Amino acid sequence: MDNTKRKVRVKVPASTANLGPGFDTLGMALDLYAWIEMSIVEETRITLYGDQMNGVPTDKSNLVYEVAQMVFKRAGVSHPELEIAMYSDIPLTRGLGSSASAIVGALAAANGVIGSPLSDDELFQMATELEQHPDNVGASLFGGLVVAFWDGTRAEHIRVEPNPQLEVLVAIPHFQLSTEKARGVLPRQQSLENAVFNVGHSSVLVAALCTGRLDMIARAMKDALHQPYRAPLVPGLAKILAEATNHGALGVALSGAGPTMLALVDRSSTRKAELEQFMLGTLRQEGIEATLMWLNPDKPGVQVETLTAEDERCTLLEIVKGGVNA
Ligand SMILES: Nc1ncnc2c1ncn2[C@@H]1O[C@H](COP(=O)(O)OP(=O)(O)O)[C@@H](O)[C@H]1O
Ligand SMILES: N[C@@H](CCOP(=O)(O)O)C(=O)O
Repeated sequence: MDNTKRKVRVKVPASTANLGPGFDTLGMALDLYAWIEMSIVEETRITLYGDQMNGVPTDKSNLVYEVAQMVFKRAGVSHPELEIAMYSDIPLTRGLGSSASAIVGALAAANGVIGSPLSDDELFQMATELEQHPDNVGASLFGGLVVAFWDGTRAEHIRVEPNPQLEVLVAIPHFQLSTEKARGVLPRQQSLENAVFNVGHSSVLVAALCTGRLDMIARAMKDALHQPYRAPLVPGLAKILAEATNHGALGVALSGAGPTMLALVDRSSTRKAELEQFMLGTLRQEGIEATLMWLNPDKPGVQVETLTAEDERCTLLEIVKGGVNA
């Protein structure tokens, strides 16, 4: 098909990175989504829908437009003018991987528009380079639980099917914390003791998640490399990390760079209301309002649908109007 006749719609999941000890190496996709539609046109037009897009530029400085151009360059084609429409339920700058979802969504959409010349691995390498860590982008791209590393040149990953008993409670504070700021407070040097602590905990966490040892999650989700340094940026975090497992959580962590906090919960738990009250109550004591959301791990990762440029069967706007589960 001629590239100029193709239109793609991409559905890309949010993600939670680190899961405590897996700093820059563990990511899990969540069933909270952003959608991007893209096609090649005569003159660029970027339309954003929904409250989560406030402040995102609509000119060629838009991240999705810029990333699309990188895909075209890599594929050796030139398509400077794009029609892009975007809608997202993923809150910006809260530790739920909005930037990774935008990068992965843009890579997948642009690749789809030109007939998918780049492999998933090439997209993963590009996404990691752009995000500078593979955890969120790996999860948004491949879905499920992604265990990954990046040596600055190549990223490697293994995708693990999420345990069906796992449900996720996120507490999203009503303030933003950029990943850049939350990385800026981390010490450049760490002790061997902290490194050994995290290697051990992260390894046992992955083994527990792979083998269904949900009883081990609480102890394995401890971290010494980033959460202690980020706690002063998120009032209530220290208490939530210390006590959420006494209120029904299987394990608890800062989601990504924060400020969102995440509890893993057994789907059959009878203590969900207690956990909700504990998390909200702890944040309120610190003067922080937050939104709670119950989420599930997303399994497929980014999904690309190819339409024809004239296809009006179902526009992004209709998806938006029809609710978020389209
Ligand atoms: N859909 C989008 N389109 C363009 N830019 C986006 C989009 N989503 C996120 N971003 C960019 O990513 C930034 C947030 O990234 P970051 O600080 O890493 O937080 P997060 O934890 O949400 O990924 C936003 O301020 C914005 O610049
Ligand atoms: N490993 C990164 C993850 C950042 O995730 P985000 O969702 O906050 O962008 C880190 O901890 O800095």
